[in-house]
Parts: sequence; C-alpha cells; structure tokens
Amino acid sequence: MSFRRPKIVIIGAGHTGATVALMVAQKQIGDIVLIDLPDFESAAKGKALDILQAGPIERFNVQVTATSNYQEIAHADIVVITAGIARKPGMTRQDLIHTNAAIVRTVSEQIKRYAPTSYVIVLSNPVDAMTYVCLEATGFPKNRVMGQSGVLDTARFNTFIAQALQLAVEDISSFVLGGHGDEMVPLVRYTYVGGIPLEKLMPQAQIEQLVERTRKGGGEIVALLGNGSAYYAPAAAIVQMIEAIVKDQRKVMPIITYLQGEYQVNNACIGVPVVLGGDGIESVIELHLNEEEQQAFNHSVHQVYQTLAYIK
Ligand SMILES: NC(=O)C1=CN([C@@H]2O[C@H](COP(=O)(O)OP(=O)(O)OC[C@H]3O[C@@H](n4cnc5c(N)ncnc54)[C@H](O)[C@@H]3O)[C@@H](O)[C@H]2O)C=CC1
Ligand SMILES: O=C([O-])CC(=O)C(=O)O
Repeated sequence: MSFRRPKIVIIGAGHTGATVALMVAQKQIGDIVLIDLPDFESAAKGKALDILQAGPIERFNVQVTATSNYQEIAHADIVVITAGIARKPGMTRQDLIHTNAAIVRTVSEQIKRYAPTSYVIVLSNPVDAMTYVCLEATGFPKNRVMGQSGVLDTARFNTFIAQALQLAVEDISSFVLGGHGDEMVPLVRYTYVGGIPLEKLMPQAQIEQLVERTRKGGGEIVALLGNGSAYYAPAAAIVQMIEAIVKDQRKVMPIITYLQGEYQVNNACIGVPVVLGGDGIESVIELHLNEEEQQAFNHSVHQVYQTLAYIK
C-alpha cells in the first residue's frame, strides 16, 4: 500500500483561487494545482511559486504548481471552480450568468474527462445556477457536486452579530438558508450566542438590520473594493469545505446541493444544511420552518429558478 497527500485542484487562479491555494498550503491540507487559461498560465505559475516560497517561513510542506493543461488534474481528490468573471459596482450576480455559465460548462467537461472521481466545489457566480450547470455537465452524482454560499453568508451574519454585541465571534452559531442572493434567509430562530437565543440579547429591529446587511454583504464589499468582489472570506469558506471532505469531518454546514423534494424544492441547487464528510454531501438535514421562514425561503428559491431559466 502507498499513501499520498490529497490533491486539490483549483480552476481559476484569480483572487479567490490564489487565496484558496495559500490557505490550503498554510493548513497543509494537500498538494495544490492551479489551473487558468493559457494567456494567464504564466501569472498562475508566478502565484504558485510565490506561495511555495512562503513555505519555509510559514512552515508548510506541500507542492504548489500551476498549468493550463487539464491532463494535470488527473487523480484530483477535490476540484474547486473559481473560473469566471466577478461583478463590479452596479452589477448583480445574475449579470454574470451568460459568461460564467459558458465557462463553468467548459471547465466541468474537462473535470469529467480528466478527474472523473473528484468532488467538485463551485464558487463562480451566480453560484446556485453554476452548481446546477456543473452537476449537469459532469453527470457526477449529487453528493460529489456542491456550491459554496452558506458558509460565507453565515460567517458574515456571525461577524455582524459579534460586532454589534461586542462578544466573541466564535461563540455565535447561526446559519443561512436559500439562494446566494439578496433574498437569502438568515435563520434568526436558530441563532445562538453562547447557547442563548439571539432574540434574548438584541432588539428585533437591530436583528432585522443585521439580517439585511448579511443579505447584501457581498454587494457591500463590491462597492468598497470598486473593481471586483470579496475573496478572503470566500476562500476561507471553501477551505473549510475542502477540509470537511478530505478529513471526513462530518460537519453540519449550509451548502448548495441538488434538491429532489427536500424543503419542497425540486430540480434546483439551493443552500440548505447538510452533513459534509468523506463522501461529500452525505445527507440533507431537513428542518421544520415556520410560516414566515418558509415564505422567505420560497421567495429565495423563486429567484434561483428565475436565474436558472436564463440558461435552461
Ligand atoms: N459563491 C460565492 O460565495 C462567491 C463567488 N465568487 C465568484 O467567484 C468567481 C471568481 O471570483 P474572483 O476570483 O474574484 O475573480 P478573478 O477575476 O480574480 O479570477 C477569476 C479567474 O478565472 C480565470 N478564468 C476565466 N475563464 C477561465 C477558464 N475558462 N478556465 C480557467 N480559468 C478561467 C481568469 O483568468 C481569472 O484568473 C466570480 O464569478 C465571483 O463572482 C466570489 C466570491 C464569493
Ligand atoms: O458579491 C459577489 O459578487 C461575490 C459574492 O458572491 C460574495 O462576496 O458574496
């Protein structure tokens, strides 16, 4: 028997892709291959070498390479898709759909061909629809294709709560359901601070402000950056998902997954709580939503169906 480190492929060596690579290396999760278009191969190689040279200082010991040749993704354990364009101020995520659907479809066909047993995590926006495109183009089983939104959206909600209460962020536990758009559903009823329901610690009006800020959290950063979208927290979210799979952690996380009747959703990819472990999405956890939550969730799902309709 021989052992090897997990192989993590990141397609798109831009802001999020390179940041995922650095964080994966710092945590020594596995060897990394960055993939980008032939025109950006040299820049991707530069980033890979730069990350590698942080190893002696940060004390990590993994391989980091870059290429535009998909043959090099063979035997990937995890493939992360960050390829595509990011929005600029004034744009919605939906505005990216035609460009990114074509990119995600092409990339997914390469994954199917060269890394047919991999687990795929999609980040490219609009991410609920792009996860669907990837699932369709790879033909992989639904446990092996997932999208990132809820880990990031939940992290944003927790950050805002911690700031407002001036309490430790790691004591806050919450999660966000639904599509990755301004209609997402932070579940206040399931939000706790050190085991105490948030509603006991904060007035309703202030909670509503934080919910609204969370929903528009991506746009807030797009406006501040001026020429692109968030990448540090999104990369951290992806890395948490990679780690849950390669270390078989069986963590409960909000992840975009293909639903077939769960939460009354059929034939769409939406963010819901799942168990994420060594076999990818091992199960969906179905929660009872009250009427108000179900209505908000249905509204968010409706937006995702509308986005999907552009490309179906
Ligand atoms: N789901 C989420 O929570 C989040 C999603 N995003 C999305 O992730 C995507 C990437 O964002 P950034 O990294 O900031 O963008 P970026 O522009 O910095 O990087 C994108 C990279 O993809 C590459 N690329 C384009 N077409 C490609 C192809 N066919 N094959 C391989 N590589 C290709 C580009 O050359 C570029 O290096 C965007 O669509 C953005 O909206 C970003 C943050 C959070
Ligand atoms: O806002 C964007 O375009 C990028 C993204 O999805 C996020 O940061 O939540």
